[in-house]
Amino acid sequence: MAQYARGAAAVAVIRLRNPPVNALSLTVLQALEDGLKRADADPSVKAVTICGENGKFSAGADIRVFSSPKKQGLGLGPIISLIERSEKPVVAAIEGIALGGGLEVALGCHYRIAHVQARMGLPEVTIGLLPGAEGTQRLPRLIGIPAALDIITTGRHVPATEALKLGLVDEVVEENTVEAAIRLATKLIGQPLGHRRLSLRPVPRLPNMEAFLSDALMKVKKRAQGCLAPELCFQAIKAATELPFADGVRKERELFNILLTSGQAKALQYAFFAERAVEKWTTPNGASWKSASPQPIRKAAVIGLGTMGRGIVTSLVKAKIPVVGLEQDLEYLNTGRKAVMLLLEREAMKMEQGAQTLDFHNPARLQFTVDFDVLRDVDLVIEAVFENMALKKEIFNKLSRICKPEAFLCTNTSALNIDEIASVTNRPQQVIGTHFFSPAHVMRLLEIIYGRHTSPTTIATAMQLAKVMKKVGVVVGNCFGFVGNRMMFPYTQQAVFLLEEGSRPEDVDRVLEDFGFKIGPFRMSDLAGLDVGWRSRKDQGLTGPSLAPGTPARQRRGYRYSPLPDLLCEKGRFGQKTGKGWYQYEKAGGRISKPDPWIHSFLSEYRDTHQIKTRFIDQEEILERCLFALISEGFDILAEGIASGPEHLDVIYINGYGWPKHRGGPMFYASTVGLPNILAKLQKYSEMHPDVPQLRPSAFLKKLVAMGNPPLNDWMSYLHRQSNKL
Ligand SMILES: CC(C)(COP(=O)(O)OP(=O)(O)OC[C@H]1O[C@@H](n2cnc3c(N)ncnc32)[C@H](O)[C@@H]1OP(=O)(O)O)[C@@H](O)C(=O)NCCC(=O)NCCSC(=O)CC(=O)CCCCCCCCCCCCC(=O)O
Ligand SMILES: NC(=O)C1=CN([C@@H]2O[C@H](COP(=O)(O)OP(=O)(O)OC[C@H]3O[C@@H](n4cnc5c(N)ncnc54)[C@H](O)[C@@H]3O)[C@@H](O)[C@H]2O)C=CC1
Repeated sequence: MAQYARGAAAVAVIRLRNPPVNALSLTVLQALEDGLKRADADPSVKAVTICGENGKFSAGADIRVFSSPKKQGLGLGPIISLIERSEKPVVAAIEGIALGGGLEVALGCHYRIAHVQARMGLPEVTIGLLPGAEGTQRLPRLIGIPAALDIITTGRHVPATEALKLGLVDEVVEENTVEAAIRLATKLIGQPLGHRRLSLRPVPRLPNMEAFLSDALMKVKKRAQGCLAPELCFQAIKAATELPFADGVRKERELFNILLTSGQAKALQYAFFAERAVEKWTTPNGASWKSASPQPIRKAAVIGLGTMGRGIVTSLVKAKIPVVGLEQDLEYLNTGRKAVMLLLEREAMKMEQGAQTLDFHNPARLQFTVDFDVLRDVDLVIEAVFENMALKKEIFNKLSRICKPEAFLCTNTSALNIDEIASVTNRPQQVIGTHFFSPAHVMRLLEIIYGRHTSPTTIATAMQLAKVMKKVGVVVGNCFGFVGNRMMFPYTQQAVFLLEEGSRPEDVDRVLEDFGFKIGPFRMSDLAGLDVGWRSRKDQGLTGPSLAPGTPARQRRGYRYSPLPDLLCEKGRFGQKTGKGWYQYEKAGGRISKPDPWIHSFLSEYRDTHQIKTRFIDQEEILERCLFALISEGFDILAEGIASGPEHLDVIYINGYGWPKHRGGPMFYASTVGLPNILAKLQKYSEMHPDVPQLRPSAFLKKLVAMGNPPLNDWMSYLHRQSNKL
């Protein structure tokens, strides 16, 4: 609702009220409209202030309304016109946040005052929409095309101080914003308002508008990677440069409706709520976010300052948690320290642009050592040494003796058994997996893996750590590869099998990049280093000296195996780091991949050697085999209780594996393709490749199809239901 009151003798105050973020539901909008009409009708009211309850203006339209049948009634645009047309001055008092429809309401007001800590933005693009309440037409008239394009096509939040410089707000205050707005409203009584009505203003012209717009469109398209909303936001803003206000609004509405029904908006809105849903973690034995409290982390340590450790240290420093970095010897320590300092300097430079500072030269905040004794007083340790169980156990055993009894011990292992690591400690209840993604200071995902003995407090503490590091923590159970890497395995396995059968690395990558992945599986493998998987396969006895003599080249444990990645490693082709992998690069450490004729002839020789008939593989087969195998593994993970819902898998894939957000994550995507279709295709491919168990459809997928293909929200409720049709 919205509360109507008197702020001063002649000023009415309309307070938007819908906790926690004053989202503009149909009820709030109705109350806002009623309040405006009441103020207009009351001759003793000479001015109006609009503000929000609890120090927040508004987070915009209630996102849930977009997928509800009641959306037809969400007529925000006409209410904003009503505000703008008012003959009595209307002042917006912006505290906390004014986002989306919230900012559009403020743009309809004649004046805007913001608290210095407020943030403003039009983030509709991030949920697959555009500012559909005339925001694409008013904002360019207020702050010009370049700034409006930036804000609307990125959806970024603009701090109050920047908003003032842009002219988005008229004043920034440190005091009580509502009182300041009421004072301003009182002063404005009787003054002319015509020039303050944005719909009546022209869009400021640029000398080179056409060239500017065509350049901007190219940039927007490149960033969008298949997501529709940024380009349609652009089209709406372009309309503001070409059409009178009313026609621009019509164009905005037309484009908004295209987005609303595109499917991408649904996927992005699902992703928004999925990210919030995973914060409310539970485990199969009944532990949950509701009853567990996190412990404070006042000081942390990171062991191993390699690829991952240096990023983790950087994230901790950015989160203002004092940290000790530990390495195995002075040489490694120096290399690690330099790498950390370089990352921190870059981060500090970025933060300075947003008027923030990063203090990392103070030894009380960041310390480097080779001495485990320094870790006596830390509250939490994150181990990031080589992926080797014996080494990890040695470290955890040492930590268990040195660290104080309350300290939490975390491992960054990408696949190893958390219980086995915990077994060598005197506190298995305080051992947990914290799986960061590379580069750890950039990637948002933190997969949090509880073991058999991990306590709810430990899980809550790891989740809290994710939050302060501005990461998305997702709690999952313990199994080889956990959720992310376990689902990744069948995906990359199919990609390599496709090479054996006739594809080239660039064909497979192109199909998956066109689907929306930031990077295809072979470019990804070159970036991460082929040697990483090679080492793991050697440890598992799948290749290398421990492989039993006489093992067939393309078979392991009775199933199909491709030695292609091993053969590349044996030739020293580790990817970008050696300048050659699945692609060729300009030099060792180079970043620009080029298809490699050597790989093409190597693949044809390989097929000849193994008598594989090269065949043409179309895009559909590439996409289906890679994605459906990954999805089927996801259903197995759900059935085993490793993750408590499909949202968990989707949040992991979007934030850790470059899955295109506008497709909602693999499980959401599966629901849009239709489970019966996925099942039928997996059955077909599995019949064609009976020696590939990863193509056999998951029993849970089969069950859901037999149960009539229920919607994604209901899947978990079918886990233990009996099905007669199976
Ligand atoms: C606001 C935040 C920055 C806060 O962050 P934080 O403090 O970290 O808290 P959170 O955990 O994120 O959030 C707390 C809690 O609030 C819920 N929530 C947040 N925002 C919203 C929201 N906008 N709607 C609903 N719920 C919200 C969140 O889920 C949490 O709850 P929980 O899930 O239970 O834990 C951050 O939350 C944030 O960034 N929020 C999103 C802000 C945003 O994206 N705003 C834009 C919204 S879209 C919008 O405003 C659209 C418009 O302007 C267009 C209006 C036009 C309408 C006209 C068209 C109507 C359609 C009719 C079609 C007719 C067709 C025809 O005519 O033919
Ligand atoms: N590289 C990646 O993309 C990812 C790796 N991981 C996991 O993170 C862990 C670390 O991986 P990377 O950083 O890639 O390895 P890395 O090889 O780059 O770094 C490991 C570091 O640990 C140090 N180290 C080894 N023994 C030590 C000891 N006894 N005491 C102190 N330091 C010691 C090494 O000197 C080295 O600097 C592994 O478990 C890996 O599986 C997890 C996610 C992604």
